[in-house]
Amino acid sequence: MQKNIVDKIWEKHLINHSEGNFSICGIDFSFLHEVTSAQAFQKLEDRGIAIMNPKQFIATIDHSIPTRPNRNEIFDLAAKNQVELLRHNAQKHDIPFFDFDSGHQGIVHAIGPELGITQPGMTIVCGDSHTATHGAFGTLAFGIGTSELAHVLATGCLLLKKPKVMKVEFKGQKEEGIYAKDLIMKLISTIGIGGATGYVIEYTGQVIKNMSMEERMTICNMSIECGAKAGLINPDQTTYEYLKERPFSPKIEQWEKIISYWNSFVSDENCFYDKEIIIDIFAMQPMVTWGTNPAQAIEINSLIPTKIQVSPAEEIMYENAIQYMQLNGGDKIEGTPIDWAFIGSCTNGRIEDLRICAKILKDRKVHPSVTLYIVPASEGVLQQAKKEGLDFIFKNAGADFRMPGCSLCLGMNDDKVPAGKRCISSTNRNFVGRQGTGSYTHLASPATVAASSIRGKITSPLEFL
Ligand SMILES: CC(C)[C@H](C(=O)O)[C@@H](O)C(=O)O
Ligand code: SF4
Repeated sequence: MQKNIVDKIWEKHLINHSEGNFSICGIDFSFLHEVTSAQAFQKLEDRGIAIMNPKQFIATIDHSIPTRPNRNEIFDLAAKNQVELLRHNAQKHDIPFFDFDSGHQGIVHAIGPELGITQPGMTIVCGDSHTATHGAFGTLAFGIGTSELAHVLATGCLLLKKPKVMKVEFKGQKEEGIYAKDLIMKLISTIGIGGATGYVIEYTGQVIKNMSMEERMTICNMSIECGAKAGLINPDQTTYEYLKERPFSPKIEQWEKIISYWNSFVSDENCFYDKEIIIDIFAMQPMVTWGTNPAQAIEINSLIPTKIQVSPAEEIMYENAIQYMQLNGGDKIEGTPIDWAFIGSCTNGRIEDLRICAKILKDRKVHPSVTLYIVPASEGVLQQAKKEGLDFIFKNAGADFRMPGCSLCLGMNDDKVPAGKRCISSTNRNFVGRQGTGSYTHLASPATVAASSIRGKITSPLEFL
């Protein structure tokens, strides 16, 4: 029987199959961050259980930490405790911990791939919904809760039901100025926030094949925003090139052998999918959200929907969103004045994102009424950006180039968009108050964020390219 990549990874990791029920599955690797790991460690402590294999874990700090230069000093007591507790737990259990200035500190979903930990055919978990990012490597990766994390720490296994698989293909040509972020936003706005609930998405087709690993990560990262458990892409030459000679990658002497192993996970031709969706990207424009969930997004040259355009089931959600965002149905989204702009996060804080922004910001200035934060996803990205002189371009443009972390992606650390201020952001969630109580968020690609920060209003990047 022809099998898709999920069938193949599932079979490889199945320890005990239980028809129609939860099966026991092996988990190859888990990432830990300061927000969701403490209770899991505590559970083990309470029951006197040791960690089964500390080598299957790494830990880092990203959500609660400051992004100012002297970030080691954390003034917020709760954040300080979270960081210290993870540092302590990692040390106690012999788990590698990527601390400030270790060279590898950063957002968990950025450092896993950078270090070469994320590899095809693996199962990866983390107490974080955007674990789907790792799917770009042909990895079955998903977020779990804290009690599940305790299971994984203790046993290296999880109870899981085999997910259904949805095939998504982007048809057409990705034009200049249109990025992976625009494509995934288009999918989410087409199928809605629950459109992929109960499924893992496999992204296929030539448009995906042509993408770099960083673009693929952006796509997989946001799978969760349309309800999918995970998103993944078949590994190919681009994947293998990316993984070559990274710290945790297999040694180059084993390369041929490992590639043939990785290739064994690629979906068979004509394999079965529970559902198939095609997204037409012909002549599409950059995407931007107008509302308070990632599906409330439109092409930048179109009008904010009016009430009569939404289905009866969505009317209340529409009303709440438009009211909160202080916008009017029927108005243009392009030209909406903004106060803040943010480039960063596990969706769009990698080096290619920073290069795109630098290209747009070079020899230009951020609008005087706009605060632009550029926050690299990891220390690796920061170092690379400095090596390429991007930091100078950002500083000359008047942007604030900061230290790595989740930063303005969520108001859980010192970085916050003030109440009543409007921010265009390269992140993945525009929920009410996500970037700070009373703030307004518009999601877009890094290029659209950079272009908007120059004009002081929502602006298409096409005019800068
Ligand atoms: C804090 C964490 C649990 C959360 C998540 O799971 O996604 C965060 O990363 C987010 O993006 O909202
Ligand atoms: S960058 Fe944002 S989405 Fe990613 S892990 Fe951090 S808070 Fe979550």
